[in-house]
Amino acid sequence: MRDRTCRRRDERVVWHERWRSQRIGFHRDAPLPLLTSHWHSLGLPPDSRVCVPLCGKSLDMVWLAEQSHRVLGIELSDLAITQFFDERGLAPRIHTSAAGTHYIAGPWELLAGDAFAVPAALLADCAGVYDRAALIALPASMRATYAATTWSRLPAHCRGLLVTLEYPQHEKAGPPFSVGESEVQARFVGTQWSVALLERRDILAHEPSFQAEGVSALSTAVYRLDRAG
Ligand SMILES: C[S@@+](CC[C@H](N)C(=O)[O-])C[C@H]1O[C@@H](n2cnc3c(N)ncnc32)[C@H](O)[C@@H]1O
Repeated sequence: MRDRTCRRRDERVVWHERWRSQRIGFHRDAPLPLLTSHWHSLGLPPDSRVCVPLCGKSLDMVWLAEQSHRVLGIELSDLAITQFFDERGLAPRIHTSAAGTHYIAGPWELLAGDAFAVPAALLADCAGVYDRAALIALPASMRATYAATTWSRLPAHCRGLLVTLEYPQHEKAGPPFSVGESEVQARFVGTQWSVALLERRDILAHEPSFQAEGVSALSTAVYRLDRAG
């Protein structure tokens, strides 16, 4: 238990340091095509709230707001959140709670805090969830904790998309980590989520950094997850 707590603390230090030095190669300057092509199949009502765990300053949150959603992002780094609002020319209202510091402007509420510790009450009105580069950002032991905490606290009938990467893990050290379909099933089925693979794409040709590290195969997959009532 102590080892696991220390590991989580170490991981948090690494992410803060990455934001401080702007080593944020995971950040994309456009919404993810797998999001824009599959989101509407979830059939969520326009004004519904969508949880984006480990959100960084992702432009996917801008796209979700453009679809008339309210967005609850959860992110360790205040710096990431400040950059998100600065880049939109917004001055968020700020307050603190036991969960962390809340930054709120327009359709976005971004919580600077630990997603693993987010209380169920804060997630209670989230009808949707979107995970890109969150599950796969975590080492295996933390992925189990993430599924058993953040995802388990989302309410009944919540539904969303989970985007993963798959590659031979021995060819490269994560993050991002390879998470195959059997692991997705193992993490979520049995914790009241049903899982359906929507699409898998070969993306090696578009990822020169993986090629440069000698990775021989790389796919991305998108799953629909539905929480039982
Ligand atoms: C790989 S990045 C992905 C960010 C975003 N999802 C995207 O697609 O650009 C992972 C993010 O998770 C944040 N993070 C890591 N552990 C976290 C935790 N326990 N709670 C909240 N955020 C966390 C990091 O600071 C980092 O911004």
